[in-house]
Amino acid sequence: MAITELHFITGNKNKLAEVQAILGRVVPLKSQSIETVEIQGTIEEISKDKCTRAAAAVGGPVLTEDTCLCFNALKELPGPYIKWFLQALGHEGLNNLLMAYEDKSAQAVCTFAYCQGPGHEPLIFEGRVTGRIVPARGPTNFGWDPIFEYEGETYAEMDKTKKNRISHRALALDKLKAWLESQV
Ligand SMILES: O=c1nc[nH]c2c1ncn2[C@H]1C[C@H](O)[C@@H](COP(=O)(O)OP(=O)(O)OP(=O)(O)O)O1
Ligand SMILES: [Mg+2]
Repeated sequence: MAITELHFITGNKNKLAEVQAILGRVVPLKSQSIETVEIQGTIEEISKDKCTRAAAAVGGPVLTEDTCLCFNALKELPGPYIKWFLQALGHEGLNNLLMAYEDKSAQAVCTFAYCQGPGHEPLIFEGRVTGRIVPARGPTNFGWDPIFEYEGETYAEMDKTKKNRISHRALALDKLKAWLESQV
């Protein structure tokens, strides 16, 4: 059955703006901010659980998204816990975590989950970009954008249209779009 509207559940305005910019013309987006409990576990377990909770709260089909920032030297931590690490340590503290290591590489991972409604298993669409962690450069309005460098520019320094073309979120949405097209 064709999906004519997506109900995106997020509490993050910047995420919503990017998803709208990337997906806007493909499928209309309705959005709602619902605080869902976020469990610990693998990226896939966390994403599926978040989506299942959102579907239960809404009582219908939902799209959710979970973003991770994985430091390769730290065996992919902070990963899904990046929100709390960023809140506690800030950009400088996150850089300091890597002080003891030569390897500053990191992966930005975006995982969308789509659930048809309560009782249905969520589907997962993941996008991953490898970059490196650097001292903050650029505007500080969106999370860890100033410390994630990709091909010489931090996400924060990058033109918005460029970020939305190459980002972890864009790659994950490419997969979601392909799946949506296959549902027609
Ligand atoms: O492209 C991004 N560039 C920079 N920072 C980003 C990006 N995308 C998410 N972030 C931040 C927001 C939060 O500190 C953490 C992910 O946590 P995460 O749980 O997925 O997001 P959230 O709680 O803000 O919104 P939601 O209601 O959708 O769970 O990384
Ligand atoms: Mg969250």
